[in-house]
Amino acid sequence: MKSDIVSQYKGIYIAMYSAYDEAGNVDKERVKKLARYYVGKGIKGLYVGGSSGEGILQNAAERKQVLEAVMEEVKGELTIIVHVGANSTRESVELSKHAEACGADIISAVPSIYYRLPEAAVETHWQHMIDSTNLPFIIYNIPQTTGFTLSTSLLAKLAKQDKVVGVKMSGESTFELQQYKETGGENFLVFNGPDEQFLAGRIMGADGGIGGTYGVMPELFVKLNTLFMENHIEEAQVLQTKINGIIKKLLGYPSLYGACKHILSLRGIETGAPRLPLLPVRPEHHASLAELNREIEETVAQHTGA
Ligand SMILES: CC(=O)N[C@@H]([C@@H](O)[C@H](O)[C@H](O)CO)[C@@H](O)CC(=O)C(=O)O
Repeated sequence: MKSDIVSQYKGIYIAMYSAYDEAGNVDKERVKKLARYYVGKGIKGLYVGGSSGEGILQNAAERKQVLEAVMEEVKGELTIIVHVGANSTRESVELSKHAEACGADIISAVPSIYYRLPEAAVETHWQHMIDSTNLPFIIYNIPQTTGFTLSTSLLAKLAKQDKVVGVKMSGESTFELQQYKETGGENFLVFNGPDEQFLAGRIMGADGGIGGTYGVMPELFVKLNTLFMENHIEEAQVLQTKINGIIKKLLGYPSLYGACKHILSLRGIETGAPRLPLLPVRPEHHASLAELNREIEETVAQHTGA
């Protein structure tokens, strides 16, 4: 399975937001509209139900609804990676099997959270998911939220299996990212997680990126990736700096997801508010978000001509 894994799956993946109706229930039609919005933007695929997708705030039935809507809308047009991690191994396995039944391309998971688990427990948790389907598996390392840092020794052990094809590295250390790439080897995918460090992550060996802020500016990350591949590093650095100015503003709202969802609504893509305890933006934020949306559109126009 691993022979051409990098060329098959490398690229830009939007960590997709979930879409709810006004009462806060998953709205499949809104999910479909959001997924459709991303087709044709040059991305490789979508990462569904991850941090940005609030999978961890949804029950299993809701997570299935979101994935089903995505698959009904864009199956075959975009590569779909599904975050199936839940606190219990049992539910994670249930979601893994559902992802396979839906025709998703890859499954991925964080460790179980809340309990401070030893490495052997996290390994067992992931292994049950890996064994439950024939799909490739991507380890999701996000130590700042889970409290668990993937060690290179555990990675080396897991990566011996054909089905374990990569790591989504959302930790901030590009040194660790490089170590994961070296440990996994040539035919092992490493995705950059921190959007602010996309270019740095690529330089240190990442094969692409998976990010939440891509959802409001996919064109800029696709362009940044192209600039890197074509070795236009100075121009790439200029663009990353502009992107970071935008991200810094997005991070200044009550929640990042609330801000991004509001920006999408300004483009006619309604996704509802983020789910509590993630806070929505308030009416007093609307004017500055409209201004930020204009800034994104101008940056896209400047750098892509679109
Ligand atoms: C810690 C965190 O949430 N990191 C995000 C970034 O996209 C992040 O939102 C961005 O870099 C802004 O800080 C992603 O790595 C997470 C992600 O891809 C996901 O939604 O699963």
